[in-house]
Amino acid sequence: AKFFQHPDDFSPTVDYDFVVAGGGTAGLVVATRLGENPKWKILIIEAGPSNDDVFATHVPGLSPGPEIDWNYTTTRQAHLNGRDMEYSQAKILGGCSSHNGMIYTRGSKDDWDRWADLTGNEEFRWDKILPLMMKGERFTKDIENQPVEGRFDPTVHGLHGKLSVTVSPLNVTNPFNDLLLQVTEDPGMNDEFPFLLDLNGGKPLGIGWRPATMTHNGERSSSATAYLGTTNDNVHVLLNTFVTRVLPAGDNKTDFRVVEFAADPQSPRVQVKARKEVIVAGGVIGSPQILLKSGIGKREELEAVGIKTLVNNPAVGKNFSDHAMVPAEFDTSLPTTNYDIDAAIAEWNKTHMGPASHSGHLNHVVWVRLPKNISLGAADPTGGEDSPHIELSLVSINARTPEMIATESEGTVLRVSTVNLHPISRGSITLNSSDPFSYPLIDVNLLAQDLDYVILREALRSAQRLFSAPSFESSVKAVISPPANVTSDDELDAYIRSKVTAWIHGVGSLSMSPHGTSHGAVDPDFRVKGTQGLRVVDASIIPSTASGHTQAVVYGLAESASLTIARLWQ
Ligand SMILES: Cc1cc2nc3c(=O)[nH]c(=O)nc-3n(C[C@H](O)[C@H](O)[C@H](O)COP(=O)(O)OP(=O)(O)OC[C@H]3O[C@@H](n4cnc5c(N)ncnc54)[C@H](O)[C@@H]3O)c2cc1C
Repeated sequence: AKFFQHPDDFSPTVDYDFVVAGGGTAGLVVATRLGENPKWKILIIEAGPSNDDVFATHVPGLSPGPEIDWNYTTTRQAHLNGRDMEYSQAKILGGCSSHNGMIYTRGSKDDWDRWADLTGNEEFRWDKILPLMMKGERFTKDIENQPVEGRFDPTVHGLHGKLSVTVSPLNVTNPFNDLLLQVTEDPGMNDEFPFLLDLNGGKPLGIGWRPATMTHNGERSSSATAYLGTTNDNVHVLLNTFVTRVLPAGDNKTDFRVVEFAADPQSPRVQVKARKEVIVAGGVIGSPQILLKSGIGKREELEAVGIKTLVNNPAVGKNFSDHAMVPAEFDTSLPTTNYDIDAAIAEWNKTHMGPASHSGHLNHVVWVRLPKNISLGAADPTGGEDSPHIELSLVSINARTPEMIATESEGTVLRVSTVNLHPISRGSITLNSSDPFSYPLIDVNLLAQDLDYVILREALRSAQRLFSAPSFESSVKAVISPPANVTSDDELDAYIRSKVTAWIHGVGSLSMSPHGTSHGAVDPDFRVKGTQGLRVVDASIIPSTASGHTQAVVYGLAESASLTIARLWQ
């Protein structure tokens, strides 16, 4: 690709066929795939800088910081005693794929089949999307060059695609990892915690090895490194540039083929026209923001902030949802997962090996479906019986901090995120100003529905069952939080309310719905309803959260969208 660092340096010598607003996870997949047609000229406009110069984006063990983040905060949450929370979103080439936790999970067959039903997009059926996800994937040996037998099912992975995916290395020595696998063979535990050979085969239930988007050379693989990095000079990237709006291209007020941008609020606004289409890929916050500021949204709400309505669509910015996460802590005698970060970086610099060369030191993911005897009091929120209600995400083992509730133990602390994978509460992205640079109001609206409490309560109870398994008898001694005396539904609910946060896997703010329906923002072909020349391709179009982490879902839908768009213009 050819890069421009700033709008002042941008002197286009070509007419662009496609302009992609947002060079994130999905945006770079679409731009790369469309750019495979050498006749098409693509321009990507990204608000953040290049990933190349940000060291932490390359090292799996490091977390890039606030300097490459939008650093959003949610509104005060109505059901969380008015508490607000941070809402991270990456502002860098590659988007969240350049800074995320790298876990690669595709969701379940049930999820994709349900999304096909809800959206009217038949390409989302599992049997169609799985081959596309495999096509995009370059599955490799782990960083120790060990064979992956027993940790992966090669039949559901692609070997020749772009995005490198590998599995946690064997030589991660914390004894926790072996104990967790032993649980799957403990008497009485197998129903809830069976061993799962591959987390990405479509039926994600049980304990399996964690896949990560990284190369076997110990480097992060992102849409920037794996996709954009393979493009030719027909793909141009304008960095450090904010898309302020999309605009009608001429007299037709619903033909949005013009993109307006600027470096910052003081700089002049510049426009570029796409010969074929504009593809908005600003992510679950950025994309509805761009549409709303362009006058595409609910008329009353736009007019209230002084924006002229060009397309009245009340669904824009609504239906936003995210996984709800509640932390749990256990008192354990196991060694910590901490390491000397300076020494680890020095080792990574020399060999790309050592503790900084992988993204976590607890090697597995745990997905649980609630037993049938648990009364949900509402319709099952999952897509079907082969999908989990909850994830128990194994975070770390750390030394105790002085503030921790005193117990007799001097042990370490096992931290687990207990997650409701299918919340039914819905929030919104709305505007409180017509200033294109002002942040939107982000209301994730956690715990608006009773069912979301039920699932989180059961998630905490499931974690307690897991760490009471015979295999953990001598190493996990007690719960720290929620404290052992917090057991009734009411007590657990109070704990949940005080601790819950969004897991930052947001979806749905520009939800896809079938042609001719008014409850969605985009049609099954990704076109913004009521417009021409304007599509959205990113996490915002997914109607509901996935049975797992979100990036593989976004890679899959972006591969699918690329084919749809290319076919229409071929
Ligand atoms: C901290 C964190 C950790 C995560 N960990 C994991 C994980 O381990 N596994 C997993 O599967 N998922 C994870 N996720 C979620 C996952 O990474 C995202 O759901 C997914 O990458 C979103 O892709 P996207 O294309 O929708 O948006 P993004 O990747 O966010 O891309 C949007 C891009 O658009 C740009 N943009 C936005 N507005 C504008 C504008 N007006 N002008 C120009 N550019 C703009 C942004 O800067 C960004 O680069 C994590 C997310 C976060 C925040």
